[in-house]
Amino acid sequence: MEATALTLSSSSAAARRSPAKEIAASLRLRRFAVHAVQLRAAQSAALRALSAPSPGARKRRGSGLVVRAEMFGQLTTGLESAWNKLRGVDVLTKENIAEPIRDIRRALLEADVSLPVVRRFVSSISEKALGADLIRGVRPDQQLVKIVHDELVQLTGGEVCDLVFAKSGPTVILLAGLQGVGKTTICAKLAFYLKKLGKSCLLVAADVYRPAAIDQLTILGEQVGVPVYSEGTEAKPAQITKNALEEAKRKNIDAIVVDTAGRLQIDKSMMDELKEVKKVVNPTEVLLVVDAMTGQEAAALVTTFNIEIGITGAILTKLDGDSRGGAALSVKEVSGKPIKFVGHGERMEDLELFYPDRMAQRVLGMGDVLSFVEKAQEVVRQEDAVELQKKILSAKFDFNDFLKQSQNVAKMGSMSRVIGMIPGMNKVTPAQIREAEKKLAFVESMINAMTAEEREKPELLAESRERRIRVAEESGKTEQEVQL
Ligand SMILES: Nc1nc2c(ncn2[C@@H]2O[C@H](COP(=O)(O)OP(=O)(O)OP(=O)(O)O)[C@@H](O)[C@H]2O)c(=O)[nH]1
Repeated sequence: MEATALTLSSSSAAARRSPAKEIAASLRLRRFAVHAVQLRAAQSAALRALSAPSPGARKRRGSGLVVRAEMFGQLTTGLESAWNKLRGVDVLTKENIAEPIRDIRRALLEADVSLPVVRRFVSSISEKALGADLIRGVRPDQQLVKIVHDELVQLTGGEVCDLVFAKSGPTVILLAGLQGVGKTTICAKLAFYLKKLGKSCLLVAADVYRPAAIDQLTILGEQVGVPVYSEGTEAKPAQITKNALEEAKRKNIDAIVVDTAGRLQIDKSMMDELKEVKKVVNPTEVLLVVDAMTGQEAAALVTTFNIEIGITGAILTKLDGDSRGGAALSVKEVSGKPIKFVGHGERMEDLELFYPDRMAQRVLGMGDVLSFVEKAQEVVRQEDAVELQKKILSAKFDFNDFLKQSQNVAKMGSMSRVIGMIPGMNKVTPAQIREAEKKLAFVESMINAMTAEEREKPELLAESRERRIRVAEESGKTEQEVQL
């Protein structure tokens, strides 16, 4: 934004009196108006970008390989066809949302989201799309994107759900799950995660049926630099875990992570064994490890385990594979239990907390543009924009309008953040942004020192030296800086 000293006259009335300096001052205020319009145009460009296909989506269409590699890729593409059907539509109506809603429904079912979840989801977004709480100033297709985004976040639990730690003594994290879902790998990944939090940890080899599982845990433990407690294959899992907990207490270890045996499918002996371990060590967390590739089946498993043994959450593994997203979207809604972590690769660092909002953004493929729209929605009112445009065109843009516009922009965050969110504005240097912020604050402080009348009629300051001196004094500036 270009620098200027305070510009105190704008109207055609000022121009009619026609001293050369008043005309110059009028031109400077117009320049502010132009800046406001340019900023508005940049906002609109970002809003338009919302419904343009994301680079990721373009890539997906161009390459079958990328489709397979990118989680949620198919779902994202399916949803895009819903937004595209609303292009050129002025308002969302029962009639014009019917087809996009069908697309959304189909995309979710193809992603293997469970049918009752899809039904509830679709009914909720239809209701919201037609509801009164739509925010004006954003196009109908963009409104639908926002509604779907918010609903996805809701569906997957709303908030990130971190590990809970015991108030005293070692935290016990008991892992359960079917065979081959990635339990042993998750044990080591959790140990790695805990280490990063600065917590000491002990891994417990309680899968006594598969000797290779103990070896695997020992190797992974070495890899992450965490000790492994094992009693071989002869002892009972509940006894091993109890002894491991005693050892952790003796050594002041913060947490133990217990690897248990999996089965090909749910069976009574597995459940009994888990119940026994649970009874003996009273774990802080009982986490069910599920394979994301099993889609909605994962959600059903979480429900069953929760009913049978009582769990605190789920860990989804193999999200780097050809998962279609059904598990991630169904688990919380079906079972009532949150997804706490997701595993997305075989390396120890491929484990992260599950963030519903990040996942929703990833599904929609909209990234920062979506957050920009959210911010813009908060502050930009369509009527204000039209009103502003009219004022500028009729040369009645006064200091109140200027202040309102700059405050609207300020509500969206620091100028560097706002500029960073606008596509194509990345060439503005931090020094230029700092300079613009300084100059804006400079002008605002002078406007704040004006009376309501002076703000509306800048020519009053043009006519009166006393007024200029007062504004200069009250805003801590010199008369020179306030000069016309
Ligand atoms: N691509 C990918 N592979 C994974 C992930 N997590 C685990 N694996 C792999 O899945 C396979 C099975 O993992 P394990 O940790 O042995 O599974 P488990 O549940 O302990 O298996 P059982 O001990 O037989 O019950 C291994 O080859 C892991 O490397 C993941 O997030 N992504």
